[in-house]
Amino acid sequence: MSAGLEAKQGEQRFQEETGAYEAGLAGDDYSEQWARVRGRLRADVGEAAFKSWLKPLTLVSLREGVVRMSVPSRFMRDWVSSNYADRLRGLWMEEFPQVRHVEIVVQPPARPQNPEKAPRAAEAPAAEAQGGGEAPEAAAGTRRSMPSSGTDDEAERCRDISAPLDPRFTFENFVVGKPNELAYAAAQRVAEADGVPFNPLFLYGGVGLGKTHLMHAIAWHIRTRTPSKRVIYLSAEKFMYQFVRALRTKDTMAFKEQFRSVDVLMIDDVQFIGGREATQEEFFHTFNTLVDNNRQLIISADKSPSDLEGVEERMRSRLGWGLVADIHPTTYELRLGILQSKAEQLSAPIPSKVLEFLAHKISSNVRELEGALNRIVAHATLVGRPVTLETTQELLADLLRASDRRVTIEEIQKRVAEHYNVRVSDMSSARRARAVARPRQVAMYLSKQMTARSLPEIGRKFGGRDHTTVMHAVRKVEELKATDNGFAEDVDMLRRMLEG
Ligand SMILES: Nc1ncnc2c1ncn2[C@@H]1O[C@H](COP(=O)(O)OP(=O)(O)OP(=O)(O)O)[C@@H](O)[C@H]1O
Repeated sequence: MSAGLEAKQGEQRFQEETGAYEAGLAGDDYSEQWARVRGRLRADVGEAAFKSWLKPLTLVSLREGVVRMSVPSRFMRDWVSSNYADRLRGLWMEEFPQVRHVEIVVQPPARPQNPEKAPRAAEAPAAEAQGGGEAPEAAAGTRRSMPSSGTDDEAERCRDISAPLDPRFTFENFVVGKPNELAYAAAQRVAEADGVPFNPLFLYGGVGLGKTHLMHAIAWHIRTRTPSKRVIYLSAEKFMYQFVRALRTKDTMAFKEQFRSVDVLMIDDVQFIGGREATQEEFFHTFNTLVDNNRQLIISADKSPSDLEGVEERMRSRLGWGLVADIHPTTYELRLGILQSKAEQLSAPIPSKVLEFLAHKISSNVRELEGALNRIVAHATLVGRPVTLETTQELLADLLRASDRRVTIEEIQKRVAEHYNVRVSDMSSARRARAVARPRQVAMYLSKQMTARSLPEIGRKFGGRDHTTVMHAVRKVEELKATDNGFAEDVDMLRRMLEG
């Protein structure tokens, strides 16, 4: 059947459905048309934006000139509605001229994406259908509801204690991709919940991957939605500083009070309290009091709770009680998505070749990626010439050289451990379980390939192992690479990430 004929028949069905007739799910009926709309949309907006925002769109129904589509979260609904609704309407009108309006509604995915780790986190906050109002908060399971906060004065006081929030660090400005989707969903869940969905929410990941951004986004969201909530956001260093100051001025009671009466306490970069016993002790008490009173805690660190160095065991274990969500190193697609979004925010017309080049070359972290983009945009604005690949290469020569630098064995161990979700300490431990032995072999292999270290030197860095063990690891990884494509891709990807 020709596409034109199909469209005609579809149109007929559509016409029949207009009027009082209520169509049911139309996804099946109009799947051909929907596929065409999707295809054109994809070509229009580019692969990265499509993946970030439009891929999750599902066709719900077509009736009375209204095309209803769903997305898995409110945030996406807002974004898609404000950025793509017109385009969507235009495309649907090409299929059915009667379409007058496109409506985006929220429908959480049927299955959580990571049921083991986050029973509910991967789901969108609350189901919400047009006209149906808010779905009950039942999705979060049993939770005591937290009394919504104190007075506006108290909330104001918390704002004063809190470190300033960066206005750019909102959910709207956060680009979601595979490496950060769990952390993002969890952050949104916490921000939108009336109760305490998991306590604490522990976000961790390498430098410059968006932990602070997500924490600020939560704080912004809560402050906007419920201004009377007492929210404090502080870096662990600031927390420590305030504590030490309170000790000096003998005003520890006031210190305790101000933290223990908050609704939401966020402590960023908690690895900095490692080794500071008195601060840890205080933090531990604050933590327990807040958890006992069902107040939300959100913690970030560069390592998982169990890998935090210099932190007492009881504290590490408590930090892991709630939901631990990691942010993985960026993928090429995510980097490209972030660059596109930032370039859009800067209203800077950057050729896609340049963005692709940057996404390919600068893989260390998002901060560096942003820095590079800002540099070329600033230059282009100053000299009044459009950005080209050549000028980009010239301008960023130092950065690109730096990312070509040789990596260290420690970096390899850290990156590999992160990738396979094992502890860095397991790189040198005696554990022989496959789950840690294989990543260790990969790290040894990469150390051999990417550094000038000898086999015995590498062995020493992996818990004093013999050079024959390293040799065996190198052979084993080569063997596996030759027989297992997935494994080979993994190792090559790790290598590319380490090369920057
Ligand atoms: N997914 C993302 N979308 C948009 N911007 C991002 C994303 N991830 C990171 N960024 C940006 O990258 C920069 C660094 O992020 P951020 O400061 O949140 O990193 P971090 O993980 O807290 O790093 P650190 O370990 O140094 O504290 C910020 O400007 C942030 O806006």
